[in-house]
Amino acid sequence: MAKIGIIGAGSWGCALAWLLHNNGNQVTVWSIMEDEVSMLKNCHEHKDKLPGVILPKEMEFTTDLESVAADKDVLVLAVPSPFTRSTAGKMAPLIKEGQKIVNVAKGIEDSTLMTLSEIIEQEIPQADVVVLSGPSHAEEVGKGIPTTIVVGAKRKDTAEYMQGLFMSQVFRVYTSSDVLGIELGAALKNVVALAAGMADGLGYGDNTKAALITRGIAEIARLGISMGGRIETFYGLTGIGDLIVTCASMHSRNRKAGILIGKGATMEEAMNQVKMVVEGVYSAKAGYALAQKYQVNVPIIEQVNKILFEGMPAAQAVSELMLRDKKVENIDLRQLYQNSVEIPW
Ligand SMILES: NC(=O)C1=CN([C@@H]2O[C@H](COP(=O)(O)OP(=O)(O)OC[C@H]3O[C@@H](n4cnc5c(N)ncnc54)[C@H](O)[C@@H]3O)[C@@H](O)[C@H]2O)C=CC1
Ligand SMILES: O=C(CO)COP(=O)(O)O
Repeated sequence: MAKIGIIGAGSWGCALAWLLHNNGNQVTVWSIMEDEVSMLKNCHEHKDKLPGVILPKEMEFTTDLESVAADKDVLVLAVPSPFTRSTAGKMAPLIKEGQKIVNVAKGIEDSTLMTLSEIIEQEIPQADVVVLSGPSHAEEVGKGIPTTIVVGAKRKDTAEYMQGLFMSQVFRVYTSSDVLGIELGAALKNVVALAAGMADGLGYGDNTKAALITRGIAEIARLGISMGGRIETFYGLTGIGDLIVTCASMHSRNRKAGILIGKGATMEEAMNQVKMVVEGVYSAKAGYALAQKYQVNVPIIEQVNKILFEGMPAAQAVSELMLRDKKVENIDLRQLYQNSVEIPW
């Protein structure tokens, strides 16, 4: 049995708390919000964000960061990406040398273009940081629906320890050493999922969805490989796998926001209606800035930026995508693949 602190009590934090408790661990959940902690203490259920998933009576909930960070074998950082830096900064003085921290959020910081594990390592240099990502909606994980996911770590022993901690009959965990590739896939798939939702909102069909998924992963892989990620990661669970689920699922907040925008809502209206975090809105800017930095062509991400931040109608963005220069399929990806990086473990 491990002692685990979950930092962040939204839908994903609560679903992972449920899973890790069922795996035989002692779990304490922290939230910055007093009312959220009161609700969890009183109801043992997150009524707003994960209704129907009953958390056990012995699970503890707190707003005291010091008590959740102390004496834990593992800390799971589950706050949305805009709060990763501030939360890690508050945690830093409480964290012992070598503390294992698992980041489960998906995003890129737009002001620095850093991934979330890079931010955590910068704020808490004494920590041993890993990432957990893949096609895994909290609503399904919280019901014990079979799910597969990947833990990414620099050290093989840490990856294998986490694999053992999270793995269950209904939650199959793979390991990978490609932390960067995992994090880029996780953040950028949300931008493409916004586009997929917009296509749904515009009333387009399955052909359009398949095109966005396939061309979307080509775009993510092109950028990710240029930055040092590995091609097999982008065509694995944390790349194409998570992109498929987010573009297709009725649970996806990014897809839901996209549908609203496709129907004519502004970005702010869509975010307000969805209520939970819409990470793609934050990662869209960062993804486009990274593409410019690495001189990579990302037409879908570019059009999503125009829709979100320049008020371009979604239908016009689709026309611009359809009428781009004529191309050979994936010729640049093939060239990048030949230069793919070595695998450390
Ligand atoms: N919900 C899902 O199915 C999955 C979510 N994720 C990722 O996990 C991360 C968290 O997402 P969710 O739990 O779904 O979000 P959510 O919208 O359900 O919950 C957000 C939670 O963040 C916390 N919070 C709010 N303001 C804060 C602040 N200023 N500082 C610190 N914490 C604050 C609160 O506990 C709040 O309930 C996101 O990056 C998301 O992409 C990853 C896989 C699955
Ligand atoms: O990352 C997710 C599933 O793997 C959750 O996606 P949404 O944030 O779009 O709901």
